[in-house]
Amino acid sequence: MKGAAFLLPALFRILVLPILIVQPILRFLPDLTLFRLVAYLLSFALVYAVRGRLDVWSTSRQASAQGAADVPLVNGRWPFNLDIVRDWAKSGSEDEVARMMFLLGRQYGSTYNTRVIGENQILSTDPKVFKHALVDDSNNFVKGKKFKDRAEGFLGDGIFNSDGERWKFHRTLLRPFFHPSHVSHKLFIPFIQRFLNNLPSGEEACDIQARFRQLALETALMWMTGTDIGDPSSKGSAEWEQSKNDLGWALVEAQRVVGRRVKIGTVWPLLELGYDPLARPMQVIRTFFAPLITAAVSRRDQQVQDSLRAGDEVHLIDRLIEATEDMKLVEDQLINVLLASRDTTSSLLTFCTYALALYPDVADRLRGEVRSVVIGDVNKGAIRECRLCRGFINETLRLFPPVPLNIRRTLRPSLLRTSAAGPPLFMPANTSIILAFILMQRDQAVWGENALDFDIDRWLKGGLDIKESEGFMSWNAGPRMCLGQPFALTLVHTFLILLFRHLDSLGSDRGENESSGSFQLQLAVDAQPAETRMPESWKGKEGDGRARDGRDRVWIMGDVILTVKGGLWVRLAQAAKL
Ligand code: HEM
Repeated sequence: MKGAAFLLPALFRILVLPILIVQPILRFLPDLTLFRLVAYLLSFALVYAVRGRLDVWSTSRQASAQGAADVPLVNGRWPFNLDIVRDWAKSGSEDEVARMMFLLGRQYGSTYNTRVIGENQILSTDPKVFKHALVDDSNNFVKGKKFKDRAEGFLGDGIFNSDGERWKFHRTLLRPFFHPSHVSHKLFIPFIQRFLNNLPSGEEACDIQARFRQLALETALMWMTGTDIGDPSSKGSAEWEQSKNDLGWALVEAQRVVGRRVKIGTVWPLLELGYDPLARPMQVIRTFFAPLITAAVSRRDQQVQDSLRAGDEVHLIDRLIEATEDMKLVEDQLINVLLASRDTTSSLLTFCTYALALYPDVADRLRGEVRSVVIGDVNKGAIRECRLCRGFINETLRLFPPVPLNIRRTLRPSLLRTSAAGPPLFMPANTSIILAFILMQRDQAVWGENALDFDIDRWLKGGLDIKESEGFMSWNAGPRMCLGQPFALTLVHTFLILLFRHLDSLGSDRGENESSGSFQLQLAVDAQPAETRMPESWKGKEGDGRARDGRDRVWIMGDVILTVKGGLWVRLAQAAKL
């Protein structure tokens, strides 16, 4: 049975252990069914409470033996902190989660233990704790067997789903291919151009977030496999064409299933008895990749060697086929890299567009830079010279990190060094920690008083390549830092350059004159589905962590990836001149 390794011991602890404990006491009670039933039910609560107390006591003892302090324990309003579980489950919105963590943080400091239903759950917004977990003690802070168990049907044995030696093997296999020399802006230009040409202009609004998902899928697949899924002239079998159309859905669905298993916890297999919700999405994904893998195998050796000699582009799939005979491994790696790239890149493009629309003065500065620096064809040197654009991308990543939270689990106990004075905090073995990148990167203690302001100049003063120890971890940090950074940065830089050129060309096509301004990206909140508009009450300065204290204009959500609820609706329209 799926998930049995964790489910069966948990069922024993929950259902069988209380009976064993209550049995000797029952002997002294009258032989009434009702009595027995009540005693049995009470024994659940008793066993739970006693185990919880013992656990807290033994953790405290271990902490003081090592000269450390306990991680502050949240005292919820309901028994077993059930109100915290309820709030987590209810808060589908990033702003709600942020608000909840912000309020807890104000009460308990930057690292605290929500300990829900007897299980330690540590949350942190402290960059020193992040560095400890991701860099200094990274071998001890792993993804863990529980996550692997829940994600295996989707991610198999890929880089995202492995730890230790197996992860090292994957990382060594993939790393060379992610080198900047294998990522060229030339690959992206036709896709971005096609994307821009299809955008409406003038009064018509569009959901650009949905379009970015497709752009991110197309560019990732071209880089990985050399296939252009947006090209109507490249046709496969009817089955393959169907899988191509359903691929976006299948990725979202598979992620949703794994996300739900993570939220439900150990008992997830009980909710999937008799059916496998991953079967359909995985069938789509496998049907899509199968002919691409077969084609890569048949051109193995000869073509890759020829291409390398000729200096042509080689795709990730060819490298993988060259490196291993194990086709399941090739498929797993392709799925993992596609997952890693699609939603993150589309999230960054979405929030860059949002920031351009929200801050037209910043957009004007970037546009000026592109006009003066990128003369003629786009090239790597010019991209490097666009320092304002780089500061802008960094600032977008800081305030709107595509991966808002990261989770790790300890193998052994660890002493967390924190930013506060005093002893380290004791983190027990087999305990999860949520690293809230999004809150840390908006924290005034880390980024100063104007932490919530969108200020690209902080990057020009502070250095564009600010390191993770300084409070910027949108790419993760340490040995598991994102491999796809050169890919995503090249794509977004190229997009910004081509976008400004496109806006300029729209202006010249329509003959900009004195009474009308140039074409700009504008937020089209009026086009947004009504139920997904940001609540009016968030617009004021509330100081509770939501909507960046009233600075935002859209409803930001983040289950696994940061997105805009209901899509990001924009217009490419002329700004009225004052
Ligand atoms: C804005 C875009 C992106 C952001 C913000 C981002 C962020 C991240 C983060 C936070 C992680 C760590 C995840 C974890 O620990 O569970 C990660 C890992 C990874 N990313 Fe990205 N990513 C982006 C784009 C990409 C792209 C485009 C690719 C591939 C083309 C990619 C490939 C990977 C891979 C392979 C890993 C796993 C590294 C490992 O476990 O050793 N990423 N990324």
